[in-house]
Amino acid sequence: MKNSNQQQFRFIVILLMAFAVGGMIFSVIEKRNAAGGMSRSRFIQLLSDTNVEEVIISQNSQTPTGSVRIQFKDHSLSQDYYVSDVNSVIHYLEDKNIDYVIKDIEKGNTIADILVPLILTVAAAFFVLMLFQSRSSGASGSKMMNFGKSRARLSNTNKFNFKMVAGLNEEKEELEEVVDFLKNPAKYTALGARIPKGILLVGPPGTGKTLLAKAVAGEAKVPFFSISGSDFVEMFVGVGASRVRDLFEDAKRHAPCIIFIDEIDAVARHRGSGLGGSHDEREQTLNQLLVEMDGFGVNEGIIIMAATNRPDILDNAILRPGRFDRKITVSRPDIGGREEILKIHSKDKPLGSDIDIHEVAKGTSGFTGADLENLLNEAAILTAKSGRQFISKNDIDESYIKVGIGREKKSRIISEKERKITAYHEAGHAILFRQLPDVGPVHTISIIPTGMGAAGYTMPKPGEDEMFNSKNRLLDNIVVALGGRIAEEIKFNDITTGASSDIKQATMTARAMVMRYGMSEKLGFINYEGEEEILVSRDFGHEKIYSEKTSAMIDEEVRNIMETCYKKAKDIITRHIDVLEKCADLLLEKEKIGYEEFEALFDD
Ligand SMILES: Nc1ncnc2c1ncn2[C@@H]1O[C@H](COP(=O)(O)OP(=O)(O)OP(=O)(O)O)[C@@H](O)[C@H]1O
Ligand SMILES: [Zn+2]
Repeated sequence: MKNSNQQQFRFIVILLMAFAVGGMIFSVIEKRNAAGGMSRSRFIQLLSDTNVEEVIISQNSQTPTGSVRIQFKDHSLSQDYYVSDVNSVIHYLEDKNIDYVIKDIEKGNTIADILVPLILTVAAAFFVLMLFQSRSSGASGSKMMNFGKSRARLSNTNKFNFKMVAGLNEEKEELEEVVDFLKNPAKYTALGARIPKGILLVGPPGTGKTLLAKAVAGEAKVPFFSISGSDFVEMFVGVGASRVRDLFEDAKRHAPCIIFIDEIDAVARHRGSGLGGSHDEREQTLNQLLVEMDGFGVNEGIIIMAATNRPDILDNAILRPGRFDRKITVSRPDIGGREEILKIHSKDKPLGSDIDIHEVAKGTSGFTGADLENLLNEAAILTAKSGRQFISKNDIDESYIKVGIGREKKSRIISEKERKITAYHEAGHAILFRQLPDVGPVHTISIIPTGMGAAGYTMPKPGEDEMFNSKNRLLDNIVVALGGRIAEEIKFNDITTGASSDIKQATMTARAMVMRYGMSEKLGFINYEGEEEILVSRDFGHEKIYSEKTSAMIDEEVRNIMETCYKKAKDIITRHIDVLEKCADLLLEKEKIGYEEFEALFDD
């Protein structure tokens, strides 16, 4: 074991050396190329491309020279362009309000170009060996060497503001308070008010989380440090932790400021779940993040915003008070939100008179802000290609297919028919939630696809946290779960597969009532589950702890519960058929409705 490890590490060391030498040769050649002719006009032409997202400048420490790289919105990068005067480029960018980042200082193409990687390689080789040795002797490698310089970028967010963020009104309102605090921390400290240190933005990709964070920085006019969680996670133990330390040191020097950590789930998964990166490394990085967050005072003027689309895998430790104790959910836009987003992103794009933004919004259910931006951009490209001056409806339709296919992998496009079925399905659940005392009332009903496979959802208002479920509440839950299917049945005289998870949920509840909670009179207060989970014992033929006869009785009791609940659900929905119709219509129009709008449907 030890020997094979040693061989492995030797192999890595040799590999590293080979890479370094190759890299050196490559970088020298590339610099030669880059330094080659680049006329000013060509450069300016590149920069005025509407797809430029950001310009990355590497500045030379000794001379005014440097290199410039352009990042486009589709995440592609230009080659490096050599510039003789970095400052004039910066002036130009500021003038044009183009976002830029100044990267680590880069030395000229000198002997250092060859020496630095060489020294680094030797250092890295040394590190690997030390790491291996410290591991085999049981110590942690973290203090061995710190080449973990923070990779955070300090970007210019001056031009960002809340007006650029369409919809998301509640989210913006919540963040106003943070902006005010960053502008004027003294006002809050004087009153002893506690402002959150960490804000977690949760939502699917492309819904505007990064945009929101930048807007907060832009509104407050404070520096914005951004880094992605995956930048922290490296192969070598200790690097991530040291990057975190470095980032916070930097931030403290610039306070008040914002640190934005995208994809925080890459560092902050539950500890112990072995996905991606080495365990030790990720845990150390996470621990360091927690230490830093605990370490600075509440009102030091640093606000950490983090984004994730996987809140389910986050380690609970990061959600404790004093850490990310404020959560803001950023969801896919509803029809009104999409219309606003389309308006913002079509401002600099001449639309033909045959385009009705409202209609486009209507036809793009489930699209995120990023999808919509992409849609308009593709349409503009089509228009430009064919030499026309206005974007036509045809261009939009054509790019809809293109963008749609790209999206399809994530969440499929839904037809008008499916939308309609979903509207009735959710309305069915909603009516039952409201009419049953132990579950409702309704908080939100939505027919915006969630991207996780659900075509819509109905959410009740959160009740008090109760330790126990009562029998009635469990029954009501089953009734509610069946409402979707029943509404489809009543309305369309046909049923879909869309209710499968509802049915599963209802069956599991009924089964648990009988087998776990002793809620069936026939079977009595007996636990029939045994050690194994129910499904395991049934599906994989583990030994059952009850007889065939009991098994049949259990099935019969479960069926009885389901049948009673089904009748009750159907009866309630049939009595409110008018509400079902109105609710489905309203959902088709607005896609998402809240408590008051829903209650109003019962008024007359
Ligand atoms: N509400 C919105 N208003 C205006 N534009 C939006 C909105 N949401 C998204 N966009 C557009 O989509 C682009 C991508 O959004 P952003 O990067 O903020 O999403 P995100 O939620 O951070 O996604 P990811 O998780 O992939 O980082 C933005 O630059 C913006 O142009
Ligand atoms: Zn359902």
